[in-house]
Amino acid sequence: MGTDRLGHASMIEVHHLTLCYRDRTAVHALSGRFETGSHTAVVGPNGAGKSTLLAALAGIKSADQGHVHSHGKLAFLAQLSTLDKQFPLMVRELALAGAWSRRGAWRGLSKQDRLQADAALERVGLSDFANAPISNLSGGQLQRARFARLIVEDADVLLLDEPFANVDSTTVDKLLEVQDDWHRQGKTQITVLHDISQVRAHYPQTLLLAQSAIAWGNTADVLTNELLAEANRRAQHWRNDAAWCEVCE
Ligand SMILES: Nc1ncnc2c1ncn2[C@@H]1O[C@H](COP(=O)(O)OP(=O)(O)OP(=O)(O)O)[C@@H](O)[C@H]1O
Repeated sequence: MGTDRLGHASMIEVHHLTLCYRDRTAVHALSGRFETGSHTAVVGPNGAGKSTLLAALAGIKSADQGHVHSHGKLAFLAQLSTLDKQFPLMVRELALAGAWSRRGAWRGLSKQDRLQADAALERVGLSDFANAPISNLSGGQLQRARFARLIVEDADVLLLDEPFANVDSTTVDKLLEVQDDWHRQGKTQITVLHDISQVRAHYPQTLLLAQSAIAWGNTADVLTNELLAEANRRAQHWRNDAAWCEVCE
């Protein structure tokens, strides 16, 4: 098992992982490893099981068969659409929530935590909004604030579900820079994405998923026209033929 620059192992391994919703197969018999410091995009057609896989890696959804082993502290960024913007919270408090996650809610916040939250808001270009309620933010600004929270949380493994959906290109560029920082720091990142050209440009590893792995490895080897077409063929098959996995039946 590899370690990061500080000697920490922060990898996730899945072994024969199958995930179901009643009789519907979402992920079938997936095996492989997200190595320490890897920066992996998870791509595939709609309904391929990407969000379900991330939920299982985050420990939110349990395995119907097989297992997930993780090492290191995890942080999970759910899709933006799952967040209630009307929740009464200031932008700085949202960033500071990363310190609660890191240290536990029973410990008080320190001056250092507040400085880190302000530095994180500056990193994502949101300093001017620190004292605004999150309900005042646009979708892209809210995503910047959620990244600030992740910066403060400082987890070893980051799981991000479609972080750039409905986010403009300026914000995407800023958040990709933050992901590059995390990559340089040796964090392990697993990101669900739809934009194949973005994946080719920024993510060294890719898991191409269509219920099971079509391919998993270096992005250039995985994102070939042939393998992408195979993923789409697989999607056509499961749309015609709902349940086929013996575990989920
Ligand atoms: N809560 C749920 N209850 C029942 N079925 C679900 C649930 N969530 C997802 N599914 C089903 O599981 C399969 C995988 O869904 P999932 O959301 O993981 O796919 P995805 O690859 O993330 O798709 P997309 O690209 O459209 O976001 C789909 O067939 C979907 O209909």
